[in-house]
Amino acid sequence: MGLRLPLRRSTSFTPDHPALMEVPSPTALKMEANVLVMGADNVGKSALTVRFLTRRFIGEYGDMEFIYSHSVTVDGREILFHIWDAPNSQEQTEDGSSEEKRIQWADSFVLVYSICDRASFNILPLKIQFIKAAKEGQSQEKVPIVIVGNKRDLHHQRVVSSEEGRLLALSLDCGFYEVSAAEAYHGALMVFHGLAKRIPDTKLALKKGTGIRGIVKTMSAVFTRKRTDSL
Ligand SMILES: Nc1nc2c(ncn2[C@@H]2O[C@H](COP(=O)(O)OP(=O)(O)OP(=O)(O)O)[C@@H](O)[C@H]2O)c(=O)[nH]1
Repeated sequence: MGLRLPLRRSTSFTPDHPALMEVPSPTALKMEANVLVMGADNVGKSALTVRFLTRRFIGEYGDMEFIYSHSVTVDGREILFHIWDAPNSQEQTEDGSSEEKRIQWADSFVLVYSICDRASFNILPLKIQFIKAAKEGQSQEKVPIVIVGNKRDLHHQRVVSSEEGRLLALSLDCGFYEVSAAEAYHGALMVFHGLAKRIPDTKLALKKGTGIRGIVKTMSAVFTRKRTDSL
């Protein structure tokens, strides 16, 4: 079975949310990139994603899986991110997606760990090697990846130092940020801006924006094509 668009929806984050209404004008030309947010369970992947999209932190996110679309303007480029906040799973899930297929879908990656959870940090090198092996075979360009140490507000429970995070990122040629999705919007913004800066123009698809319907159609097209390819 191929890759399918996640269908589950949160009542808290319907497309009516003002932040999700920031969509391209009907005629604007947009660059687009697919971002996969990965990491161990409970590290704050949804909190970070939702913070970036809505500026809000709601505490509990449930067992939800979405692809969100959101524009950022960085260095004069307006990029429409399609952000997949994915569960930590090697297995194929009931909606037919596996981590490998999600990696194929993505152009760029946000790898999240919790500064209070050593195991969530330790799994990152292997995950990043896996991503690089999968993506760098396709092109000689560097894969845009940022590593994020989340839950910075819980400093009394810290078990991974900032230095360790920074060194890991340096050794794997990734960006690095330490943030608290719970405490501030700024950190989440920096993460996605930092990622945008690492994406070369050649990795961005130039698409004609047609509002939220167009985005959904575009994503459906991607998934339909992948599904067909994998049959
Ligand atoms: N103190 C603190 N708690 C956080 C922070 N970010 C997330 N949390 C909490 O950590 C828990 C997990 O957050 P989620 O965003 O659901 O984490 P996730 O990685 O998406 O979790 P999975 O659904 O298991 O993949 C929730 O109780 C959040 O409220 C943070 O920066 N600081």
